Amino acid sequence: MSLLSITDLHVQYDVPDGVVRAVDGVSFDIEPETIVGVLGESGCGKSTLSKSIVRALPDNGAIRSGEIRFDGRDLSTLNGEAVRQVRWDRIAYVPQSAMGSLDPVCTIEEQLVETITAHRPDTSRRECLDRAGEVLDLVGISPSRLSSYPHELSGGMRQRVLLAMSLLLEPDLIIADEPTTGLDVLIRDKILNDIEMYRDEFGISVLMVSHDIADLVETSDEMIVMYGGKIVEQGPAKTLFDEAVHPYTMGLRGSLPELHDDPEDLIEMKMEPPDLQSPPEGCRFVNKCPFVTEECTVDHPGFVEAKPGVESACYRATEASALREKATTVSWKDD
Ligand SMILES: Nc1ncnc2c1ncn2[C@@H]1O[C@H](COP(=O)(O)OP(=O)(O)OP(=O)(O)O)[C@@H](O)[C@H]1O
Repeated sequence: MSLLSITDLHVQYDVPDGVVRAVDGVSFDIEPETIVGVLGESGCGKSTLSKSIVRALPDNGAIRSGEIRFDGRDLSTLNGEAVRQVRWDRIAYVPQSAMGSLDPVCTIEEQLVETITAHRPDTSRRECLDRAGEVLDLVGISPSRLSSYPHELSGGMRQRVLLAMSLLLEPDLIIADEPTTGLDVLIRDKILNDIEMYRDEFGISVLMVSHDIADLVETSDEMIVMYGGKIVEQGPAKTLFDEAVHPYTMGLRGSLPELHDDPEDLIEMKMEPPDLQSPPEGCRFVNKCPFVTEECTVDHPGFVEAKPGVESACYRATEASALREKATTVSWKDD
């Protein structure tokens, strides 16, 4: 049985002149001991999706329909107290900004101990301190840092403290939103290794959100590619990277400079997401796709399994290998 199963999830934000359809009919499963990467450019709905799972949406955001099934319960319908029990204990959420998520006036020790006692009030102070030191040690930070305040740590250390915090209660699932963004390459590698360790040594599944295809492919077992609030492609991460079926995934891969010796082969995509208040008719990617056909303008395509285990929402999925050949010779800009 899947650890988490999301079915036809719709999440919207109310804004003064309408609604933003940030997550629009998303379905996927997370299996135990699996790292699932969620890939997409800024504004495609990745954070909204992860916040919906732990019910941490801002006040103007709401789950309009769909199911988020975890351990036999639909998280989308749980009340506040029931959600609090699941959050941290079973599903830990590591938000995007480490500085904004740590309390600047409390030491790391106070924050780690408080997280434990809020969920396990019977834990003794000694046990809390031992566990706090243990999780810091696991992410490569000396337990002597327990007495530090967040501003006394580097950005990379703060991010690792948050990841350590997510381990405190031994959850089944960790959701990490852009855990490596803005960090130097050594810290990034350390964090990606740690995420693999969570899966391999503790059997924890991880939903890792990123706009960086290289980070996700290095670490993830499965990958979900989002564009304009929808999943456009999902499947084994390495297969999607090497043999992308959806043109958007092809474009993301093709825009990685490190993969191309010849700059002529680089794909330059105009990085501007569609307006999710009035998304395009038809496929969400229609205005950017160089391979667009008449039917792409009418309806968003359903998923087809163009290769084993890969589901792609593209009318031209069966032509993917021919399109990949042409990908560097066509224009990816929509202006
Ligand atoms: N509180 C909000 N009110 C209105 N619209 C919002 C709100 N939060 C996000 N949005 C909109 O919802 C859409 C999805 O945003 P979301 O933050 O989920 O995307 P993302 O892929 O995580 O991007 P980023 O990495 O930049 O956060 C965007 O159009 C965004 O402008």
